[in-house]
Amino acid sequence: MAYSPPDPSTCALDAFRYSIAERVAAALPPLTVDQVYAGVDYGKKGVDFTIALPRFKLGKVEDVAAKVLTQFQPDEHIESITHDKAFLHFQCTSTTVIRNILNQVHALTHDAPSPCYGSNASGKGKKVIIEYSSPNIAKSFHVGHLRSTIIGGFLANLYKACGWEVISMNYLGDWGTQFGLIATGFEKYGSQEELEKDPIKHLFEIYVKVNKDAEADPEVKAEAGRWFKRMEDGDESALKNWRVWRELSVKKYSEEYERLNIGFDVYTGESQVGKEWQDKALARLEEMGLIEDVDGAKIVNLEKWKMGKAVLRKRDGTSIYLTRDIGGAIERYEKYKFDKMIYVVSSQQDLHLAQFFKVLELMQFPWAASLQHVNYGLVQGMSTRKGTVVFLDQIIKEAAQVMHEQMQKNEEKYSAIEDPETVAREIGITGVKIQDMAAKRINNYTFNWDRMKSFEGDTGPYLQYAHVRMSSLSRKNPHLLPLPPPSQIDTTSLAMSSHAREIVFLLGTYPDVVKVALKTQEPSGVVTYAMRLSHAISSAWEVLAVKGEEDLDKARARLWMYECTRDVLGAAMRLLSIRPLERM
Ligand SMILES: NC(=[NH2+])NCCC[C@H](N)C(=O)O
Repeated sequence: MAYSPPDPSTCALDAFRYSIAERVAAALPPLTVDQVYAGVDYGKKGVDFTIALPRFKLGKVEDVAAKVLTQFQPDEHIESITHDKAFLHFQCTSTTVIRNILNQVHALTHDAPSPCYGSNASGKGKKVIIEYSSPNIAKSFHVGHLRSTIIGGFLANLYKACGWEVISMNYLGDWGTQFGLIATGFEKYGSQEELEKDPIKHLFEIYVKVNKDAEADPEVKAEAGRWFKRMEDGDESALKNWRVWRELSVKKYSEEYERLNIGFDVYTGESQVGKEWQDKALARLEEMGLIEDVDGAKIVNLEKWKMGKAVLRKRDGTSIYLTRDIGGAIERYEKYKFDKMIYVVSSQQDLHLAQFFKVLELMQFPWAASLQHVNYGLVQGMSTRKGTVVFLDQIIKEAAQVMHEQMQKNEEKYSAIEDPETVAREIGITGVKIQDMAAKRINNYTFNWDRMKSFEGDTGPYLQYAHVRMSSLSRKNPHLLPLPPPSQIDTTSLAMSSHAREIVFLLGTYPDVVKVALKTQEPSGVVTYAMRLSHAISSAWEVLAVKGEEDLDKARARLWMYECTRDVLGAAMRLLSIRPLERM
């Protein structure tokens, strides 16, 4: 784990780690508490914490271990130490673990201005721009865009949870020769009515048709080129329709993002990038002798850095994707003065991102070093029963339908659900997201509807089910309510149960799960954590029953633990942009 200074006010387990560090440092001069603290890791298989002694380079591990062991006295933080080869293993004192962690989860969830258990302030005062989703208007919204949306939505939540000021940005593909093509096609195939009904679909249809025309007839292509040139020159008559398309598309997209529980602070796009910085970039690179002129087209030579050659400006003077990214980054810096900017884009564009980061570096912008490409692999096999997926709303609808059919198989449960359509859609979306975030970003994966809809295994429905189950406890046990304040809940019975201890210790590790995710920028660790927690609950459910427990003190303590667990599971799900359900 990355070293971060102890902060027991946001992570109760830090106090235990610190206590280990203090006693080990006291036994092993000249080690300092900080040096030891950085070496206290989580243990494996039922061990709370472990230290690998060789890291301190103090000589024979047996002798070193013996020094620590002879001085050991159990206290409220540490119950026991064992020595195993190069390792020292530590067990925390159960009663204190249970008390401190549950108190903290409770306080930071219910007594804070807004629930913040798991959050930290490491990014305080810093600003990050996170660009994600960024579909192309009039082209298909493919699964790659969905991945960018899901991973980007997660990163935005994650940075906020770590105290950063986040500006989330959608950089639409709303500019380029294809808009000349669509404008040409719109005169022939366009319908105002269809456009208003479903702008994304209609523009795509036109695009497909006019593309065919252009393949057959070079004049169509030439006409499109001339049209786009007029757009670039700011000719209002050429821009009028385009403005409407853009606006309608953004509106439709925002509705769909809302359904996904993912949002943006800023909708920008390739069309919004000013010419000025694109020109300056070109001039600067020419000065540096990096530009070649090929028949009037400007090409930057990055072969020295094994990044090939790339066109920066076409023969007719119009800009392209790469130039706009260069100009766009400069403008964003001018406007926001970010400390960091992240682009969530498929690994298929690794070269493109590397090229434009390189150009900015060559232009000697000091902030070029703070740009980061968060990439991800391909998704295979995401088609609906009607065929290949072209639009985002098809994915959402299919996920909802698949889930709805699955739920209908259990008639009794189904009939008890108040609003099955909404529930099905939420679980369906959860299923899609979990499948997407379960493995390392860079891996390709094959999407599988059967797995997505299953309530068994590490799936979205399984997570939602775990959350619902815990949420239903208080509804089903009104005789235990209201729960007394934490200080009056007797947790002795929990401290004696290995199930309870495992669950509560897991709750205690959540703040570290968040920190590690920030370091790796990977959602998979959070998914794994949510699954582990859900599994721990499943195994405890019968042993630590609430309903039917006659000892009311015990029953209350258990209920409190499940509520805290529900809160933490809910926090992890929200971090993943999932809306946790209360009923299903
Ligand atoms: N700044 C960027 N280049 N972001 C990625 C944009 C993705 C692009 N619109 C595409 O669909 O391929």
